[in-house]
Amino acid sequence: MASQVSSCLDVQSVPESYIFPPETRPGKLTVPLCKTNPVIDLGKAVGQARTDIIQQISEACQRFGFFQVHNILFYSITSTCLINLFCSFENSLKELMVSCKDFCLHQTNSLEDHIVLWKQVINHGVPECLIIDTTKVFNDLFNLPAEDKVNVPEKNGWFYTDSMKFSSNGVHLWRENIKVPCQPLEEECVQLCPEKPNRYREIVVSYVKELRKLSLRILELICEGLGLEGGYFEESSEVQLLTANYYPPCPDPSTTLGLLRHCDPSLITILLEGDVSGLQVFKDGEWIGVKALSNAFVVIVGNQLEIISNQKLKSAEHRAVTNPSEARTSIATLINPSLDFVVEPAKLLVNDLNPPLYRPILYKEFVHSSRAFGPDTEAIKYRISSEL
Ligand SMILES: O=C(O)CCC(=O)C(=O)O
Ligand SMILES: [Fe+2]
Repeated sequence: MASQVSSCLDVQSVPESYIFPPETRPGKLTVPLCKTNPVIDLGKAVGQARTDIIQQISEACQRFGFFQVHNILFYSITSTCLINLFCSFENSLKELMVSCKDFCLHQTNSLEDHIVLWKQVINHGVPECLIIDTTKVFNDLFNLPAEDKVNVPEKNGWFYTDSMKFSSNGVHLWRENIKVPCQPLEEECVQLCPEKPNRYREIVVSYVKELRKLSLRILELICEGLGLEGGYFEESSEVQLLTANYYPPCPDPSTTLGLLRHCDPSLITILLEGDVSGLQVFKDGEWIGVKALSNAFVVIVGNQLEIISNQKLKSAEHRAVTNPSEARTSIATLINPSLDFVVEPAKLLVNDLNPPLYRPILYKEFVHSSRAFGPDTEAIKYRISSEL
């Protein structure tokens, strides 16, 4: 069952109002893909080896800004300020066996047992089935009839925007979007969940909790990597916002965009790219594609981390392109400061040689002036404000 909004994009040719001018449209359909470098083992980020891992992460973040983790392994990737976290254990069993051969050689249990063990002990912790369920729930939501998705900011804890409402200088984006402020999770947000699909509440709440744990873990590693005291990001990571995008297939991806070039307004963003590629990052003057891997996360350094790190880490410019054959769903978790948090370069990272590159700014001012949360920025601000 296709939604009404999707069916308005179910067309043989791209309507004029969706065609971007030549200077901003993607143009060529194939762009170079990021290439992986070996290997940082996240599983070793404990005990004495932790320092080593943190150093590898920092280095990759500064030089390339981009890592992947494949369940137990971090791979650094050439790109700017993204960290890719891959978690599909079963999907890459062969690769895993090679990577883990030392471990397996010295164990007596079957590989099956090791998988469970590694998953529980050193995996990033988001169960694969939860990733699959969450993607399905958002697909089902986007495929509901339009009347079930009506945006009523005063009433809903979620904010839906169809492709008709999105426009940039008069050109529409090829996507639908839902934004879900996730805190306080147990109160407002849960009460105001969409009623359909049936399992939305249960699944999204679990996903939000898992992503919180994962984000804090990654932030802690980044924090140590920057040389800041443990827990430094606690206050600047209070507000979690989930934003899910649905990009229907498009008859001419060369002229349309799912999402304009932008940097995220967050501290970090953890993006579930899904199985269909479409994310591109601007690096060294060209767009490069980030290949989608099943159950993989891409971690994007947001504007706030760039500020706090005094540009030691740089927020990556990225965009989403469409494709002619498959619908694509991506789910981003933005970890943000609370609205009253003053964002500024960490004192420890500023000295005579490294003067502050940014002036302090209240996060709510940043949000207001950049319209960080899109057309519903004001309503979302209200929903996440501490006055609730
Ligand atoms: O869909 C994508 O791959 C990108 C999504 C994104 O950049 C965002 O939601 O901020
Ligand atoms: Fe983004």
